[in-house]
Amino acid sequence: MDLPLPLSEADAATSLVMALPKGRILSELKPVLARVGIVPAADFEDEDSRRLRFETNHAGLDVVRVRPFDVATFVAHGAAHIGVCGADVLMEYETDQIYAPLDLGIGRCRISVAEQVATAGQDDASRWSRIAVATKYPNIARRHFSARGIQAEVVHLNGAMELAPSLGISRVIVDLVQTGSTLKANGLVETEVIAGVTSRLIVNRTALKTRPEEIAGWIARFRAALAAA
Ligand SMILES: Nc1ncnc2c1ncn2[C@@H]1O[C@H](COP(=O)(O)OP(=O)(O)OP(=O)(O)O)[C@@H](O)[C@H]1O
Ligand SMILES: O=P(O)(O)OC[C@H]1O[C@H](OP(=O)(O)OP(=O)(O)O)[C@H](O)[C@@H]1O
Repeated sequence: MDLPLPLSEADAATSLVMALPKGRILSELKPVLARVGIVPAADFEDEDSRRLRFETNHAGLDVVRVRPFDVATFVAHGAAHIGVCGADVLMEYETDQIYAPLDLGIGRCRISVAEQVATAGQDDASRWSRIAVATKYPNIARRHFSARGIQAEVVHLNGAMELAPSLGISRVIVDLVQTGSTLKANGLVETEVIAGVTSRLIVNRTALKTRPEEIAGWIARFRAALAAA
């Protein structure tokens, strides 16, 4: 596919910045980027490289490699014009500055509630008025329980929340589940699915207005790459 990427003279002065998440999404994203025709500078592949911003084979496009949650922050602030992040991050971040036009169908998992096998089903969850929840997703957890009339007392962890119930700091966790093996290995069971998760192409809303042709060009390229897959 060879869709045109119109670049006005004014736009050509500054490169468009695309924020990409380090970690597991990036490994699934690489074949998509290849189909889209984006080839970052060689040291982008080098895990030991300390560089964070890389030119690409397109003169008007640079990529930055950041933590998954920070993709949303960079794009919401307009520091990056376009990016890729999980729907979990968008649900947690809650901003109207980000437009998410395309589901890339990668990074597929779900965000769920889980608790210890030993306590699951022991009491009637519909009668809870408060619940201690360990999670990296405080907003998602509060919204989910609040919709059921339950106040979530959130213990904010950045990882290893599967430890929290057995160590006594929460009754339940809210976390991502894919195969379920992490839950199983830690004596937990999934009790509710909050939402399905895939990775999305995201765009800063202001950039959509100020650089419409370039942004639309990249969205069209990603869309065509997905259709051809
Ligand atoms: N088990 C999983 N299966 C599929 N996708 C996942 C899974 N876990 C996470 N993801 C997706 O990948 C994204 C990034 O997860 P990853 O584990 O690479 O980063 P992280 O370790 O959570 O980030 P950080 O380095 O900031 O702690 C998540 O936001 C989600 O969309
Ligand atoms: O259902 P599973 O296939 O076991 O996947 C779920 C695990 O994947 C994610 O962790 P990740 O591997 O990203 O580690 P981290 O949260 O410590 O970064 C998530 O936080 C779970 O722990």
